[in-house]
Amino acid sequence: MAEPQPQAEALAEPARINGAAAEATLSGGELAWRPAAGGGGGGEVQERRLELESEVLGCRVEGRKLRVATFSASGGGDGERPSGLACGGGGKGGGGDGSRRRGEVVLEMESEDAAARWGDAIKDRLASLGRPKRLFIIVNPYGGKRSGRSIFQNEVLPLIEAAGILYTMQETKHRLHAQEIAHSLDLRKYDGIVCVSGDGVMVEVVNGFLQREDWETAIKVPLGIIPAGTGNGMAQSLLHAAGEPFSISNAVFAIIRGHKRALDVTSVVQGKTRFFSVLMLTWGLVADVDIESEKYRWMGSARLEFYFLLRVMNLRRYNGRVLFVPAPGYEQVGEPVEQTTSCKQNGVSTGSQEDKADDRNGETSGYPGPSVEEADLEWRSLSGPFVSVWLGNVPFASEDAMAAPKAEFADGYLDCAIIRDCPRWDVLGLMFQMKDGAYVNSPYVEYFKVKAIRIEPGMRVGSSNKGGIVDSDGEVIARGDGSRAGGGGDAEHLMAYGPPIQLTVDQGLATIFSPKSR
Ligand SMILES: Nc1ncnc2c1ncn2[C@@H]1O[C@H](COP(=O)(O)OP(=O)(O)OP(=O)(O)O)[C@@H](O)[C@H]1O
Repeated sequence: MAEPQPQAEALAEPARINGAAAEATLSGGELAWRPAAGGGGGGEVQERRLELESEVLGCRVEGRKLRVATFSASGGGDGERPSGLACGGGGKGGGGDGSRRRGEVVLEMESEDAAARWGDAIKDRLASLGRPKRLFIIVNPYGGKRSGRSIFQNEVLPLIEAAGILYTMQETKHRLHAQEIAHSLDLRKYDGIVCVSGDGVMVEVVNGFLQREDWETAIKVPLGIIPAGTGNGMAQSLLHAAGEPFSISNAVFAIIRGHKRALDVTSVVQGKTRFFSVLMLTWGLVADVDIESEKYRWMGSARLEFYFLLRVMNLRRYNGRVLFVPAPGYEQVGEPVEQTTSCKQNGVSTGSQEDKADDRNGETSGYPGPSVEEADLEWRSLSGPFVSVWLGNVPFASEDAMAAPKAEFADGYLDCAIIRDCPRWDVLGLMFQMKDGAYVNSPYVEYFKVKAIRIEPGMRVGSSNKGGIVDSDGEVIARGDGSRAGGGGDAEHLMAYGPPIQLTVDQGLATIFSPKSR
């Protein structure tokens, strides 16, 4: 990210703050003021400094008044911070618990000209930081607790407006609407696409981008996520990685600051059906709990714990197999696989030419998915029965479940946490170690990284016709209950339960706004 231009002239002029005489300076990336020599005037003024990059939203000029909108650590009065407090470069801004709040500092300059000059200088410095100027904001009024609209109005808009960002907002009207928007939007008009939603809508945007003819440019448009869903795994992963507390305003401020990171995209393929995922895929216990507990929604968030307990009492194991290409360092996991069982021969393509024409909506343009040279890959396998197969692209699957603690945003690998044989009460114990990811240290969890993985989901142990659920980024993609599949039309699910489903990772294909690490 661009730093404030070194040649930017430093300013130092008299100003009044709270009616008291002060000396204000704008130097490099910092606005500061201290009591003027000799004092004078009504109130008192304390020495203060504000780092523009990490504490200032924007500013506006009203006559002789320069109004600086701040978003900084609590404890500093009206958004200002006493100069004695720590000022980490791009960090949290010095608050004990790291939480920030909005404030305003009003500097009354000696003339309107001076105020205008200072206003321009601050705006120039903020502009040089690479912050977005125009955003397209997609709001899902339906996700989570149906609060997307009020989150946008009350928590997003005030910050975006104070930062002087121009925006276009559109609410989603139905499922896959966000995908349609991302597919047809004139992306040249925007510096980023922000989703006020759960993870599902953001995944739709990624799929919409990758269905475009200009997918190569589209997928580089920065995505932003403001948590307003049930599953907010991406927002939590980004904030946690930067040492920031989970909050809507911290997520908004990360977008305003404009810092970005690359994000792996996983191509999920079955035969000629393909879609793209950025969060996770689960099969077995976790998917069963997530999806089947829907019928206990009236219980609120307790439904997950309740249904988990129910499932543990009556633990299901699924037959099947997973085949994978291990990441370096994990070559010893599982058993080697004969080349004759390569993916191609089992009917799954990894993106070879004849399959490149098809995707979720039967589009003929768009990203064909990664090409993988089968001959170069050393596949290994693990055989069932499985209690749970959990694949994560980022650490958090939801706000309070760290499914893949070692996952990195753009390492080019998926993290796998697999439970096979595990006594039922140990499964229960694992649940209590989910919040901080400690469950992966259990001897019952096989944790490793892969470049590609193929799941061959089988029937429940003891049943000849009951399969499980395969869930990707919160959507059921296959269900082993005989319901129909077919990749579009009126089919109930995108894919069939049983035939292999293959995931291949594209390293750092997408770009996402991300809080700056401390
Ligand atoms: N207006 C709408 N009516 C119905 N569904 C919608 C609407 N807008 C979006 N959706 C769908 O809502 C689903 C969930 O959206 P989102 O990602 O915001 O939340 P979530 O946390 O993943 O899920 P949820 O909160 O619904 O459990 C997506 O599949 C999306 O297509």
